[in-house]
Amino acid sequence: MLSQFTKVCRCGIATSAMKQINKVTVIGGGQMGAGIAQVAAAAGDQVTLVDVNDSVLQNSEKTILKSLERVVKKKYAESPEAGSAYIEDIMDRISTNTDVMAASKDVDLVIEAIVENLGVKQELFKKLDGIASSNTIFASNTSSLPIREIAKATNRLDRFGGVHFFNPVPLMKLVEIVKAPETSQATFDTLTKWGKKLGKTTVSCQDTPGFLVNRLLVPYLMEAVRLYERGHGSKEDIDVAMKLGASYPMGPFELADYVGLDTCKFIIDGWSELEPDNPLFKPSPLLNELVAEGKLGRKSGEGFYTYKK
Ligand SMILES: CC(=O)CC(=O)SCCNC(=O)CCNC(=O)[C@H](O)C(C)(C)COP(=O)(O)OP(=O)(O)OC[C@H]1O[C@@H](n2cnc3c(N)ncnc32)[C@H](O)[C@@H]1OP(=O)(O)O
Ligand SMILES: NC(=O)C1=CN([C@@H]2O[C@H](COP(=O)(O)OP(=O)(O)OC[C@H]3O[C@@H](n4cnc5c(N)ncnc54)[C@H](O)[C@@H]3O)[C@@H](O)[C@H]2O)C=CC1
Repeated sequence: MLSQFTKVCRCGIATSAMKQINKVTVIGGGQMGAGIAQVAAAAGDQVTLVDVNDSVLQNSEKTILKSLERVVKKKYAESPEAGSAYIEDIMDRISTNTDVMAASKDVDLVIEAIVENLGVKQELFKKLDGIASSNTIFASNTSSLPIREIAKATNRLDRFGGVHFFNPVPLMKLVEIVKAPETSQATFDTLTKWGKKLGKTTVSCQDTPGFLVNRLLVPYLMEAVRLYERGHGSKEDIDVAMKLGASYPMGPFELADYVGLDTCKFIIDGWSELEPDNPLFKPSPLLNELVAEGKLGRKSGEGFYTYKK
């Protein structure tokens, strides 16, 4: 646990050196939270996955199991028994809970992957700050919100950072580690070390909109939607063009559906509020319409395209 790494400086205030993360609470059992829980447990961490109700968590467990079965099919092609043991071992390290307070009391790290809404994230962390151990590091997986703004809801700005995973978490090799102005070097180093322990390559980011990847990726996705809205190409052709002409694994409409159209809308709406005159951040009427109709992409069964449930 963290406490063994805590030093006391001459003034008597506990300061932190780099710590080892072994016990993690992941809040939000959606696409990202389930993936983060999976890779943390696969790296040996004890993980509690939290969501608002049990049916969501049952779904998260099914998603994790399905993903592990895909991993095992390759990794243990020659030895199905070892594959089953591998899955069992990882699943044993994951528990679920709908009580966020009970699940966050005594852990090394609480990482949040709930809805991309500043107020909701602040409310969550404000509550958690009151009950979590002072040694617990808080992190957000936000795609687009300033880490500092989320952290401001707490009294632990030094022990708060961004850890931004990519979808699908088990396959994507990158994690962005975000150092907000008050994030301590020890917190940043601890989070970086944790990202590496999970088998990811980490890059260091400042607390700027979209960090590195999304600052480039989201304007590209939105530009594809605008191209389509202007009638300058069908979405199918734009997707094929980017896959075959630029070697992207998915076209922009496939990728927006994969990320979630609600998340894309939250991101672009937030940025356009910050910089209303920036043409890259202009909201899209078509995206707004799809989200209003509940067409959120793959996760809801329909977005730009329709998916079999
Ligand atoms: C919004 C944000 O804040 C940030 C973001 O995340 S932006 C989004 C970033 N993500 C991307 O850009 C993803 C782009 N897409 C891709 O890289 C690929 O399409 C993909 C990796 C998702 C799927 O790959 P694919 O070749 O199209 O599909 P598929 O054949 O199903 O899968 C390829 C392999 O990965 C495995 N796989 C796919 N999804 C998996 C999962 N969730 N878990 C485990 N394994 C998985 C499959 O089993 C398959 O393995 P084999 O090759 O051994 O059969
Ligand atoms: N979808 C993507 O490609 C990526 C998303 N992100 C970020 O990760 C976060 C989550 O995104 P997704 O997993 O895609 O969303 P999702 O919609 O799949 O899952 C969000 C989950 O959070 C739960 N939730 C909402 N409020 C909650 C609360 N107060 N307490 C507990 N659970 C709560 C919901 O029930 C839902 O299960 C967002 O901040 C998003 O911007 C980051 C990287 C990639």
